[in-house]
Amino acid sequence: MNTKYLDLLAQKYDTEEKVVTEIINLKAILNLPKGTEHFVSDLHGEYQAFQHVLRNGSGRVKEKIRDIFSGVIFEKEIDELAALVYYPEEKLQIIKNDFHQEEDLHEWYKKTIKRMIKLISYASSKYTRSKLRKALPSQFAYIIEELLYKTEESGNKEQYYHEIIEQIISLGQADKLITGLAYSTHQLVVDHLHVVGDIYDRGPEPDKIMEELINYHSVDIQWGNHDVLWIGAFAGSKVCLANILRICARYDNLDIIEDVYGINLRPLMNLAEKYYDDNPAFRPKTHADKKTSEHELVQITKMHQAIAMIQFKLESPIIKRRPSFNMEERLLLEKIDFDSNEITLNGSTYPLENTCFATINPKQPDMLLEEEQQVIDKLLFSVQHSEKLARHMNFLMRKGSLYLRYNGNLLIHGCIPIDEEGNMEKMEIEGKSYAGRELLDKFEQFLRQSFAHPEETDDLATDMVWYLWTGEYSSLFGKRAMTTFERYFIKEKVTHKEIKNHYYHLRENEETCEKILTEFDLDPEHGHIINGHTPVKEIEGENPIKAGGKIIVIDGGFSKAYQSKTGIAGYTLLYNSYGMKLVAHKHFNSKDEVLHDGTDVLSVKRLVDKELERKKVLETNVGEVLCQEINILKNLMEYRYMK
Ligand SMILES: O=P(O)(O)OC[C@H]1O[C@](O)(COP(=O)(O)O)[C@@H](O)[C@@H]1O
Ligand SMILES: [Mn+2]
Repeated sequence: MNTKYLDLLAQKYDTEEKVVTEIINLKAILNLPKGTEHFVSDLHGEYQAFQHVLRNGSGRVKEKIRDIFSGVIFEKEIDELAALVYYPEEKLQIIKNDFHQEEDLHEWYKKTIKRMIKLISYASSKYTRSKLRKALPSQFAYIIEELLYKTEESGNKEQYYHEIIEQIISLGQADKLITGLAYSTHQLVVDHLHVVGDIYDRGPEPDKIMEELINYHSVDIQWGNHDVLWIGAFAGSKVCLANILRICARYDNLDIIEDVYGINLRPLMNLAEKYYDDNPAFRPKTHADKKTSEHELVQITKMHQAIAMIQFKLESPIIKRRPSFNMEERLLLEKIDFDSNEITLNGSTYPLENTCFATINPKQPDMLLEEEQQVIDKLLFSVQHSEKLARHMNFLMRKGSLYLRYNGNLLIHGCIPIDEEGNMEKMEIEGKSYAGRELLDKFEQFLRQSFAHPEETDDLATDMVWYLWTGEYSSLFGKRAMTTFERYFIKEKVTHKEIKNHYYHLRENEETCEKILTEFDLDPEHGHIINGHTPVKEIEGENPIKAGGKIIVIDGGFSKAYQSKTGIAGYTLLYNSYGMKLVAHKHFNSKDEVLHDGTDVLSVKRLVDKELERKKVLETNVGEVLCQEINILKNLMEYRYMK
């Protein structure tokens, strides 16, 4: 090993004792049970429901409370303690309003602090003291540690412990301590979070999800097709930008663009007012809890059409300059007969309805009007100069990837494109053929390149981000074509069908899953594929656990817009040292309900995989890194101190 490197390391470990202590410490950690991983996917802007799942740790918080207090305190108190741990600030307010006597509140504080300390102690039992310390609220870390490590046996210090709690309460620090303890508990019940794609679109608050993730203690993201659409817009793809605006208009979410990310929509609105009218096909989907006036709805309907038409026009030159995308059949504007208002697709002619072609020149249907060009250019400028969006997109890039190999499992949002025999589909890019893992690596390379060059708007890397949104061999989409145009303008449902890649039915077979795991250099016998993207229709009896447990699809539909199809409000997956558990969440009504009734949205748990022996840190990705560190430290030991 390079001695310069070891000399540098010796500055940190400048005594033999320091090296020895660290080696012992790391070796010991390897033997602790592995931390709990929490998997979520397809959040689609549903911040409230997501926040709840994070705070209750998909049921882990209540489970721990039950383990300690079942049969010791009333069921109602268990619910109340759980609600306090989930939402400490709000629950404290409610509780304090209920007390009229100072002494009663004092007693409640005493009782509650003791219970929460017990909970922390139990939840941290599989971690080192140092890890626990990092999870504690820093201003109270010392005091909490004193309370945590007290030994009851002698009783000598009873008065001392009692006094600590008394002082916290009388010095007015109880609320802060309780709140801090609650947040520490969240951190201890879940060690690491995986977001298997689709944070953005359809729901109203993706920005708040991003903020929550930015502040989360340990997280990685596997990009979804909707996430790369936002990345693409920020990276300079005008067609991606048109798509995100179209989807925001469609779901009555333009305030995300305007109020949250500060992007000026006036140019689009002016264009929309000039060329478009009300149109039933473009009326936004309304939210039950949002009151948009009729006047605004009409305004959004017009903008929806204006941006959709810009999108369709922008697709055409990309399809033409990228034959390897194999998307010529999507040159739809050229297939329209503007006199008869019909379109011919695969030999069949269909009438068009609800059309809005005022800006189209039939001789050159994909040509943007000067005004349209200006609008999209201004929007792009505005998007690329939004400080908040820049922060969110940078975070997505830093924590995200197209796929992740983690603790033996393969995490992907969409699919691995395969043919009918289960072989990896090939795609030719710049004269070279790519398939499987290599293809995904190539896609990711393009995405990163595009992000690094926001000034490039028409290069292959930028076009490729759009391909990831909608291309046949995109691992995020994986359907033959996205039939957006047909869904707006053609009544015949046959034209709306989006033909799925073979992956989506072949993944039911163990053999296919094993082949894919092998392609990603993972153990096919023990590994799993963790998948999002396609809503699991529990209503129709679909099982999210497929291929004998080799693959788990966790898109149960956080998205309110999709819950009538799925019948539930999302799946999440937990993987701790004992194995995997799938949690189905019932419809999440509101935080208020949880705060007042203590009700929870959780339901069934299905055991996916039971480890015969408890899995240790040694067998994880983190363990691998620790082993490397131990080896380096051993080298240092020999080089420096064992001469
Ligand atoms: O429900 P909407 O808004 O019409 O969206 C439908 C479109 O969304 C997609 O399903 C992609 O989004 P998902 O990743 O959420 O599936 C397209 O395949 C489809 O055309
Ligand atoms: Mn998706």
